This record gives sequence, C-alpha cells and structure tokens, in this order.
Amino acid sequence: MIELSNVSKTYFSNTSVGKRKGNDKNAVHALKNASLSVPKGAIHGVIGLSGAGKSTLIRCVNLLERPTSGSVTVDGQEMTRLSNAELNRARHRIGMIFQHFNLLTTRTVFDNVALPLELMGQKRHAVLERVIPLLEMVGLADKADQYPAQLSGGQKQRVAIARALASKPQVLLCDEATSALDPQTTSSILELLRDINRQLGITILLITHEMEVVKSICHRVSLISDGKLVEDAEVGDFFTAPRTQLGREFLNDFLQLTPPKELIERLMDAPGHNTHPVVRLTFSGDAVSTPLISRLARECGVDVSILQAKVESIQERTLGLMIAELLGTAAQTQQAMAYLESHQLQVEVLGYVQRND
Ligand SMILES: Nc1ncnc2c1ncn2[C@@H]1O[C@H](COP(=O)(O)OP(=O)(O)OP(=O)(O)O)[C@@H](O)[C@H]1O
Repeated sequence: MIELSNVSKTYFSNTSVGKRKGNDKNAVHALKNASLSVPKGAIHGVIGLSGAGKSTLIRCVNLLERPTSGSVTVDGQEMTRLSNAELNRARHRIGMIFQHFNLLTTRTVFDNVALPLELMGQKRHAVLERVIPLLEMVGLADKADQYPAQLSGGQKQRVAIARALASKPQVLLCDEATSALDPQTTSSILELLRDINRQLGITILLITHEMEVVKSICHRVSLISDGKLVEDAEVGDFFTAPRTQLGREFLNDFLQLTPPKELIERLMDAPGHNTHPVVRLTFSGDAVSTPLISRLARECGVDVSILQAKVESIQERTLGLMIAELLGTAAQTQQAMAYLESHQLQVEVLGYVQRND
C-alpha cells in the first residue's frame, strides 16, 4: 500500500542552483536512501531519536515534503510523478494527524471535521451524513457545536482523527499523534486507532519516539537513525532481538533494565585479576520457562548473582531480561556464556567487576 524506494531528502539552506548541486555546506541530509514497504491493512511504526528524520519520512509519503530523490508510491500511484491537481486528489486518500492536532480554532468541532468535505465541494446534506457518524465513531457527537479551546487534548486528537477520516482515506499517517498526551489519554487514542484499522481496514503509518506506542499497536516497526532505516522487523522480533545497538538501547530504556549506578562505576572494560563478567541476558520463547540459571550451576559450576530481572509480554510473546554477575573461573564463565547462547539466550557482556570475597 505504501512503498518508499530509495527516498532521500536534503534540506538546502540556500536555494541557489549552484548550491543545490552539492556545494551547500549547511545542507541537511535528513533522509538517506530510505526504502520501506507497508502492506494494505498493516499498522507500521517508525521509531527513532529526535532529529533522526521521522517527520521528514512521514511527510514524504503525502509529499508535504518532496523527496530530493527516490520514489513514493501509495496504493499503486507514484506520488512523485503526479501533477499538482492529481496530487491534491491523491491526498484525499491519505489522512494525516499531528502531534499538536492542527485544528482550526475559529471553527466548531463539526466544521473542523466538515472542512475536507467542503474543500472537495460536497453538498451540505452529504457533509451532514458523513460528519455525524464520524463524530459518533470518535465519541464526540455531543461536542459538535463546541470549539477546540473547549476540548481536552485527547478530545482534540479525536476531532483531528475524524477530520482525517472524512474523505474516506485508505491510509492514515500519524505524526507523533500521542506525544502531547498523558499516558491514559495516549492509550485511549491508540485504542481508537486500532479500532479504525480493524473496522475500516485503513493502513496506518505512524512515527514515534516511544516504544510503548510501538508495543501497543504496531504490527511491524522500522528503526531510523541519522536519516537511514537501520532495522525493519515484526514487533515481537524487535522487542525480543533488536539487531542494532540503537535498537537495544531503545529496548533497554523501555524496559528500564540498566545496571545500578553503583555497579556501572565499578565496571571495567576488560577482565583482570579476580574479576567476573556482568552480563545482560535476553531470552524469549521456550527459554523463558526453562530453569537455565540453576542448570548453569550444575553443568558449568558457575554461580549466578541476579542484579535485576524482568519479564514482559509483547504481543503474545514473552520476553525475559536479566542483569547478572557470573561467578566462577574465566574458563567456567566462558563455558556458561556459551551454554546460554546455545539455548537461544542473547548474552551481552556489560563489563567486569572485581570481587574480593
Ligand atoms: N525544513 C527544514 N529545513 C532544514 N532542516 C530541516 C528541516 N526540517 C527538518 N530539518 C532537519 O532534518 C533533520 C531531520 O528532522 P526531522 O524533523 O525529520 O526529525 P525527527 O526525527 O522527526 O525529529 P523530532 O522527533 O525531534 O521531531 C534534522 O536535522 C532537522 O534539523
């Protein structure tokens, strides 16, 4: 449904032709050869740090930003080749919501939702027939005559969602749609988006910097870093086995499983006299319910001192995480790590600590 093929976007500080040819030292390469494929009916998340290029990417889908190179295809139509008139028509099939809602403050709730229909030249009775059910769907039928200033953040986003759906789009783009909302309102908006996806079959592409959003509603996720898409995975896989260091950092921040500060201060990069490895273990699937830690003691002669542990449920997959110190000789701890890896645990050595006992 949405295909980005080698999309790059460079912002030039100076629009002169000579500078555009590559001499502009202040040019920002916000997207670098990004390729992405979102099938019909999917909810796809793009996660990344601030400045990574998320907004640029999502705005390239409906050409609010025109890519510098590459192609964007939505529902079989190559957006990057359309004339302005064709692009306007194509945009009716792509709804968009924003972090700060972008409602017109001088229009009522009803009139905000009606706006895209009016712009399409629809008659009043057709507008009425479309807007009332939309307001019912987002739970705001009783607020039709109110103005945005009279609404909460969550209610404003509901109006924005109804407005985005007014032209019966097949794709909904969500630009940090819940970032300005508290956690409870965030989950109610995410639930609404999930319902819209299920009931109307609308394909959703969302950008976020929050793992919770990805965990709650996405089927698949891409990780963006410095303008490049560096991971693309099923959500369950991303949460159980991120392939990049940045992916692991997002996961660790989300799970808040970092070694205690006191331990970090004592961690050494390399093993030394009387040191023991401190490891972060990630396990999923069968490994969660297997008593591997007690087997380490029996089979490798290694004691395990557990410093932190957590079990999370992510879209019907169970994920276990643990930070532990492995106590034994160098040969024993090596054997223990190999044993864990052979049972599909991911083992990351965080460093080494000295023990004097
Ligand atoms: N109109 C613009 N002109 C020049 N540079 C821009 C423009 N828009 C974005 N950038 C730059 O492009 C890079 C990517 O910005 P973008 O807004 O896409 O990132 P983001 O991941 O959405 O960040 P955030 O989460 O902070 O909104 C940044 O370095 C940003 O400063």
